[in-house]
Amino acid sequence: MANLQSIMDHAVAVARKAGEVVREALSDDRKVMMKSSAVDLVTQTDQKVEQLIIQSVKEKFPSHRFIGEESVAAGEACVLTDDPTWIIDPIDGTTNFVHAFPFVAISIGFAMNKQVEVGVVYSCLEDKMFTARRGKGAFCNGEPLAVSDQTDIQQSIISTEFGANRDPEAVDKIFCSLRNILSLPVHGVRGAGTAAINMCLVASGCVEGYYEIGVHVWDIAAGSLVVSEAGGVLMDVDGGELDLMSRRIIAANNRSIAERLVKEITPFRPPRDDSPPQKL
Ligand SMILES: O=P(O)(O)O[C@H]1[C@H](O)[C@@H](O)[C@H](O)[C@@H](O)[C@@H]1O
Ligand SMILES: [Mg+2]
Ligand SMILES: [Mg+2]
Repeated sequence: MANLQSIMDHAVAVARKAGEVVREALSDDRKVMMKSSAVDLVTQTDQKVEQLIIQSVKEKFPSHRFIGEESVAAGEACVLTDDPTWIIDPIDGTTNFVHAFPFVAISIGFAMNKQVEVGVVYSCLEDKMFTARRGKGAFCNGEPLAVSDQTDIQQSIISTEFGANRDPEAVDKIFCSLRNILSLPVHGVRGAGTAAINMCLVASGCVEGYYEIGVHVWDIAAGSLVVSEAGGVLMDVDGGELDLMSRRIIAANNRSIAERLVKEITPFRPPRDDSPPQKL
């Protein structure tokens, strides 16, 4: 049986170390490479930070498994089993990092029996360490977090992202949802450029709801626990149960805001994270 406190301590320590690497790299030349498309970016720092985290976890927890964004990009399987699994996004907000736009996170989730038990999101340029353990609350730099108590979507801020999908049909649906939500009207629509930080903003009570279609399990694993432990709710964009592998999420302060978002979102289904790789 894994000791969840030692896992949390290790995740926090390694996230802090990773944050130092990211901050130092901001003053260097950042060589940008492309992954699935011209707007899906990766840098050597993403790869270096993922290796740093995986190596450090392997030394302490040799039997644990990993799902890491850059390892999956390099061809590793993206499968969530019942085994203890670390779900890592070494830099959430790579586009922000490339442009020195100041919201960049290291996101580390730890799951057992397919349930996230520990979530750590380190917003490393703000030096904010968000932590959550199932059943034990959510914190930022040690201070307890609580979602907003707003139930009226017209009095709310909603955050979302456009993601890296430029397929015209998907873009039309993304804009249709955005138009519906803006016109409710809501007080505002925001986007930090990182799914993990958007979710921590919900957990912190300054954003009522966040939704996105196109995210990956490493973007949302840690943040989802931070939101639920701060009192928020998680669901699929069609109102069903959140499926971490489905690449669709609503994270909101309460059910009434989440369900209102469901009514306004035009859903679509990107290929699942755990779908077999496409043959060319
Ligand atoms: O920066 P990465 O880790 O690639 O994650 C981003 C994701 O790729 C985008 O699709 C989302 O819109 C962002 O919110 C993610 O954080
Ligand atoms: Mg990410
Ligand atoms: Mg990333």
